Amino acid sequence: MTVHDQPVAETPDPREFGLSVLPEHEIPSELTALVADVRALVDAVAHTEAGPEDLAEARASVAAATERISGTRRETGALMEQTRPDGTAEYGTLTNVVSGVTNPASPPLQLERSGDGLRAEITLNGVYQGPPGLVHGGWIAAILDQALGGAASAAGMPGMTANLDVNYRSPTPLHAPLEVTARVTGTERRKVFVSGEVRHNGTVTAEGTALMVRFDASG
Ligand SMILES: CCCCCCCCCC(=O)SCCNC(=O)CCNC(=O)[C@H](O)C(C)(C)COP(=O)(O)OP(=O)(O)OC[C@H]1O[C@@H](n2cnc3c(N)ncnc32)[C@H](O)[C@@H]1OP(=O)(O)O
Repeated sequence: MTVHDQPVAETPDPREFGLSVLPEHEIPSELTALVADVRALVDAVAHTEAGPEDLAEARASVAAATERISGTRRETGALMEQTRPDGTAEYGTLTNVVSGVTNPASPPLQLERSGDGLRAEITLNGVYQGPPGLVHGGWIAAILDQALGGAASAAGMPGMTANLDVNYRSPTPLHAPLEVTARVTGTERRKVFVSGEVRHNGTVTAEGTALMVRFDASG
């Protein structure tokens, strides 16, 4: 069976698997604003040349902020529910390290439906650096993994990555707009074959293929 004759099912509701789900509109705007500020903080810390006095003062402020918000914690595996323009629901891990909206460690990659799959535009700062001035190859793989897994999920076939193959075709620059694309290319029983690319100025800098194995709904 190929993707062309595979009926596109609605994404299964994770609540049926006992997972905790938070609708996007219940995430306080103060939290998303804080996440953006912390991303800026991480970039500032990574690159600062401030003197000892300023560093010590900043450290005390960060410790106070950490203390202030550490009283209660959301459970680790919580999912976020978003409503697509067509009214159907889609789910993502709230603190996913690539796309999680409440995770300051995520860039974040925001994938949208486009053509036969998903597309995102993203600019990565020096926090994601590998070679000087370039994006770390592990992060490129992570971005492709997320896009490929997301494409399978968006086609109604969420699952786990069994195999990921990445080819780095040309250096991927920091501080420059990148385009990420991904789509399902075929299916076979629980196996979902996906492919995707990272481009800069229209040139492919990395391409990936993956085998996603759909969650087994029978068990
Ligand atoms: C909510 C939406 C979010 C979407 C975005 C998520 C993006 C992020 C994706 C990830 O990062 S996932 C995390 C990294 N991956 C893992 O941790 C997976 C670890 N491995 C496993 O859990 C299991 O090995 C796996 C679920 C992949 C498969 O185990 P199963 O017991 O469910 O499957 P099974 O062994 O019955 O294999 C099913 C089919 O897949 C094939 N298969 C399984 N692993 C394979 C492999 N590694 N290579 C090739 N084929 C493989 C297997 O041969 C068989 O093919 P056939 O149908 O032809 O018989």
